[in-house]
Amino acid sequence: MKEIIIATKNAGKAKEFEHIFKPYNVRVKSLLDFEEMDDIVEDGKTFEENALIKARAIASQFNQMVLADDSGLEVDALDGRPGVYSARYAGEGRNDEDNILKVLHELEGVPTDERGARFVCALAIVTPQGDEVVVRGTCEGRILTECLGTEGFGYDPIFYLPHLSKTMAQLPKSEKNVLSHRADAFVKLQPYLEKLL
Ligand SMILES: O=P(O)(O)OP(=O)(O)OP(=O)(O)OC[C@H]1O[C@@H](n2cnc3c(O)ncnc32)[C@H](O)[C@@H]1O
Ligand SMILES: [Mg+2]
Repeated sequence: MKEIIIATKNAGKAKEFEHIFKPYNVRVKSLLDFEEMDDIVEDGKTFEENALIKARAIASQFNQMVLADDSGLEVDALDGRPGVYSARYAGEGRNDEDNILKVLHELEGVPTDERGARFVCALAIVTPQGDEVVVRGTCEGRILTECLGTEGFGYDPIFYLPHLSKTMAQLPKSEKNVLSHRADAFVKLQPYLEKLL
């Protein structure tokens, strides 16, 4: 069976990719399956740059196809922040809850119709032969004033999908995985993936 390594230490992402790859006959591993992987410095200016940095770093250590995901939240009223800094918005070593509280604090007093936001996901594939592909997916929504729901991870509890009247954290993973930024990016990756697998 073919194997793909997802260059992530994020358990939420790893789980979503396991689900997304179900229709493929591929064994999916993440960096959580390997002990003591060094942290990769994500110093790109865009999601695409960071996804490629992560995919190349891991591809150089394993002789296997690698997929990396760099994602985050862009809030219109915050000029697109936290953007590529989404994982460390409240500071290095802080958690999802701290990041959420910082966004909510910065949006205090901002009316509903000005709370537009989107999730962005760049997916990069790097193969041992040196093939590289990178694509971007997005998902539009709005930032609530408090958390709702317990599914998903990261900023999901404050990310509201007006057409569903639910937050991303109120969706079962089967639903999130067809409409999320990650799902949108994955659809764009599929033609390449089918050639490479
Ligand atoms: O770099 P890796 O090891 O993949 O893991 P990470 O958590 O650091 O991932 P990123 O650098 O891509 O940062 C992504 C940030 O955006 C958040 N995020 C990404 N996808 C999300 C999703 O589907 N729902 C909610 N938040 C998400 C996530 O919680 C992080 O704070
Ligand atoms: Mg990261």
